[in-house]
Amino acid sequence: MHFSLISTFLAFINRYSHGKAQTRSLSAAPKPGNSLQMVSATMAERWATLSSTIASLMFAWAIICKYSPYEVRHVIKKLKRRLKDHFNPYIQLCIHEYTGERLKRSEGYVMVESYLISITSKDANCFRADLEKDGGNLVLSMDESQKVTDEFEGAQVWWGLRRISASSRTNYPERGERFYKLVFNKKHRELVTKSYLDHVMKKGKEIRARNRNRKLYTNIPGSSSMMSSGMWSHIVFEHPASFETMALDPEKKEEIVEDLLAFSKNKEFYQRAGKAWKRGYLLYGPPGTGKSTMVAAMANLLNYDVYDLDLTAVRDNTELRRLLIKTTGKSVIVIEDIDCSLNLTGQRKKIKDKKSSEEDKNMTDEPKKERKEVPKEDGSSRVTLSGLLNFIDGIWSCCGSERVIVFTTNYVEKLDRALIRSGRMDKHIELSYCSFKGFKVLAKNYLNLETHQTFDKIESLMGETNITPANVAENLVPKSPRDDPEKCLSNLIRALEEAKEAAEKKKKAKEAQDKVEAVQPQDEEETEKPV
Ligand SMILES: Nc1ncnc2c1ncn2[C@@H]1O[C@H](COP(=O)(O)OP(=O)(O)OP(=O)(O)O)[C@@H](O)[C@H]1O
Ligand SMILES: [Mg+2]
Repeated sequence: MHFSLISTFLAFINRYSHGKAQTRSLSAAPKPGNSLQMVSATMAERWATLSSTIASLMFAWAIICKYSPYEVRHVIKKLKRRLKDHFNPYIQLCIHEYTGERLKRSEGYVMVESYLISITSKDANCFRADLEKDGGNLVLSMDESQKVTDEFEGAQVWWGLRRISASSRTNYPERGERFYKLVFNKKHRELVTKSYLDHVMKKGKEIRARNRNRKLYTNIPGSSSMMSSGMWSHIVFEHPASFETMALDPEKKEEIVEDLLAFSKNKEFYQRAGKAWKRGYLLYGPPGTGKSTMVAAMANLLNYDVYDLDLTAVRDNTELRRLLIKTTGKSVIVIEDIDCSLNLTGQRKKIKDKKSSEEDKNMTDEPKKERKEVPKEDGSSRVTLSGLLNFIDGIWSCCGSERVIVFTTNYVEKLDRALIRSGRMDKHIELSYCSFKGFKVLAKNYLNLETHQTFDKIESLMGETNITPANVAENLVPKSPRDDPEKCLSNLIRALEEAKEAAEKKKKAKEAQDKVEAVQPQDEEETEKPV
């Protein structure tokens, strides 16, 4: 087809030139001294002969290509490619977005993406704009089908962002994979492959660290569509929590901070010890004691992203694996309320069926499992404990590095032993009711008070009853512009007194019930005695 078009075109030129030549020879007979006209007539004839020859060759070529056997065509194709390569002075280099069958985003691609931010604005005329870290300026990056030029030590290179046509990837027909194409002259091969690419990676890393907004990811429910299954969606992570603002005993706080910092700096140790570079934390305690707040504080301390994994939205272990492989390094992967998210053991199920009502009643706040939906057994979520453990410290645990895995629960005693055995979750942290030291941190954060005449009373009340940090915080928040620190502290004292009264009432009621229960068996025994 290609060749036939060219040959038609050449035939046209041929005919046109002949026509011109003939007209010229008829209308303007050569006169002596009119040499210019003679030369142009000869040129036209030469052109005509040349184009006619090329047209014939092309035609012959097209016939050969179409009707020759496959082997001949194959050889011709190969020769053609070689010829083209020989005369093409440029080299192309492609950096694809995904590696390993789309399981993981390529680090190289991410670095190139960041690097190109620094040079895109000079050349391209179509951009993608994202907000910089802390919502500052807009960061411009290259959009698809754009081309930018870069220069390195005198060598010019060209970058382009392309997409493989969707049909050529049969496994993922919905989306064509993107890739960066780098084009450079053959004579710069050494320079580009050795020095320039290193320079791109280094610069890209720097720019990424500077501009990157930390992200809070959550998994898209597996059932929504095949395309989104095993995918994360994200927003910018901007939680203000920090260890300084957490109401915790200072010694405990210091211990956790040190542990986290040691982990993040210990890459060599993990490599030497042959361990995957990850650390597991189990945070347990009553509702409102700061488990979720601590997850945010951990991420802020280490400057990590957060992956909030909702296990009830994961269809099965395969999807779980796909999700976890996609998590990046320098991240906190959190599974909140692990006891509610996963049907861990048959034993747990039985406990749940019985409702474990006594224990629930003893909690000051409404227990989590009453509030959260438990995965149905009809197959809506078929993630198993072994599927989860396999990722925590099984063969898949080595995928990715520098990751903190956090489980939170209100009921540590109900978790499967396998999940919390030593070595699996490296650190178990109990978050409990607010201590006076914890209260002082909150008073400083919320009211900017380090001391006050009411503090003694608050300390003695805190020794007599339990109150969660969430409850203390709630009372210290001014409810109207007229609320001064005095008002907030008196609100807290009232809340503490009410909590104390409620606890005393509960205690009395329990004692009364215990007495009744202690009497009842005797009565029953008496009634059973034979007359
Ligand atoms: N230790 C704490 N230090 C500072 N603030 C806290 C602390 N604990 C709770 N809070 C406050 O209470 C609110 C609720 O706390 P958070 O959600 O972290 O509790 P939680 O333990 O995760 O509860 P749940 O078990 O119900 O998920 C937080 O927004 C925070 O303001
Ligand atoms: Mg929580």
